[in-house]
Amino acid sequence: MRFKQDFFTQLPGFYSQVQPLGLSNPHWLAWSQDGAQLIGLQQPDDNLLQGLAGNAKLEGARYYAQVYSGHQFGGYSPRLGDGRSIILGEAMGPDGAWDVALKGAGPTPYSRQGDGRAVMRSAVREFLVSEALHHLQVPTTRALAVIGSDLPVWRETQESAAITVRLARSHIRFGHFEYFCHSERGATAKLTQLLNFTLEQHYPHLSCDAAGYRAWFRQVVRDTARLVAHWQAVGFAHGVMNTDNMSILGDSFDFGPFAFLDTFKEDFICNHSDPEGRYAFGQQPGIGLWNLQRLAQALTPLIPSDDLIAALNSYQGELVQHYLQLMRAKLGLTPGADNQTQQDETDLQLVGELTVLMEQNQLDYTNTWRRFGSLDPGSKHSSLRDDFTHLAAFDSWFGRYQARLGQVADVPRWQAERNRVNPKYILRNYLAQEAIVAVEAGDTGPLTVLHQLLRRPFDEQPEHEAFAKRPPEWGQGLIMSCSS
Ligand SMILES: Nc1ncnc2c1ncn2[C@@H]1O[C@H](COP(=O)(O)OP(=O)(O)OP(=O)(O)O)[C@@H](O)[C@H]1O
Ligand SMILES: [Mg+2]
Repeated sequence: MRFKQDFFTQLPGFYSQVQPLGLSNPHWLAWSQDGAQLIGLQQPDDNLLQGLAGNAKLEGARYYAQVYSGHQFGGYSPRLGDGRSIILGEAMGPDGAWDVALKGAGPTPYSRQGDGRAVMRSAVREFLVSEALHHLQVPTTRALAVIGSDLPVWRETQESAAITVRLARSHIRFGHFEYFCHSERGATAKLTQLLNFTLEQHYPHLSCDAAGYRAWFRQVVRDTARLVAHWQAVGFAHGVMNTDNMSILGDSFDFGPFAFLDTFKEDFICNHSDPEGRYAFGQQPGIGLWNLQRLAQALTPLIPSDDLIAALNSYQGELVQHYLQLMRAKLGLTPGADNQTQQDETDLQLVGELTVLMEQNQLDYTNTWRRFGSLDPGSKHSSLRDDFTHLAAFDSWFGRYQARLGQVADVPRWQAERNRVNPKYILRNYLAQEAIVAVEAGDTGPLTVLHQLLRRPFDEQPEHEAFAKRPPEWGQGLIMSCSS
């Protein structure tokens, strides 16, 4: 790995240097060749294993934990920081640099009561979902590997410690800005320094002045809106949308109790610690805006309020337009040339009615969409229709859909296009769970198979047909806790 150390050298005072404690008997549980390519690595080897486990120093690496704060479940926590994640620096790859972080590498000055560790099951879930979201074309942090160990850690019971090696275009979160606005008194100079660093590193087309700041915040709003639209389209519930888990670049970030929807349910809650459903699936668009408002507040020393408000006002439109674009592709609709507003409304209504029907008929979100890939759009009969129990309601919807769709000239091609946007395979919680149980029993085979499967979510993989099934009874509505 070849590191540059821009954050470390340019932003002293924004982190603490730390010493990883290391892991006993480290071993590879998972390895992503896609992740390796991003930072110019070839194969896993023992030096790398010991380095990433924190047992040996990696050449060129620094070891530091960043400071940030954040709004957690609506309340402000004035000082969080990397309590269990140690950053080694930015590793240079063929298409840019990636922060390398060891999540679960031991305590830091920000660990508070925590042990600085991550348990194997949460490390495996983070690894799998990072790679799965990427291959679904959703912006996300990536993963290089999971390293298992003999080290015992205590949660509800004794478990073993592991590290996810995370790759991120940046680890800067909304919470970084909140920290230097609210928690460090009189830190406007630092806030400016942080913003200028962010611009220079990630928005080189923007200047570090009032116009650049304004354009930048507009882009953060846009990227966040598009990210949340994508989550809604693919049926992904993040579970802990605290502002310290919001990447400034609009990448999916920090995976704990997340879930992909099985049966569609608008108010689905995946987080055991969220009984009121603040972060329920259907709440995500509103929470995205709420989080941006907290970020805007932290930026008031640098950007005029009117500019911040104007940017925030663009959130809903950006989100709806992106969502509409993704959902039209799923349905096979193309936007017409005239009366856009009217057509947007009609199409949104078609999408909304279909998801209501899915909920009423208790249908699987992913599998229902996948049916469009074998649909003859000119016929009234289909395997899609066969899934529904409320047939009259479905027929009424389908008639309006057919009218809107019009004549499809090349049906096989239209179907193939649907299969390129409606995935067959997603990371269902029960699949992750099965892989984790196998790892606990000493077998990483199922984890490797699942990882490879999720690299091609849109392809038919007949040998893995079973992975596209709805969960068995034990795996329905699995709710994860935050304890990880
Ligand atoms: N086991 C732990 N030991 C020490 N600190 C922890 C532990 N678990 C969580 N924290 C800290 O609690 C805060 C909130 O945790 P959260 O679960 O959002 O983040 P995380 O999953 O640990 O890390 P990241 O956001 O980097 O993916 C963070 O400051 C985090 O570092
Ligand atoms: Mg976090």
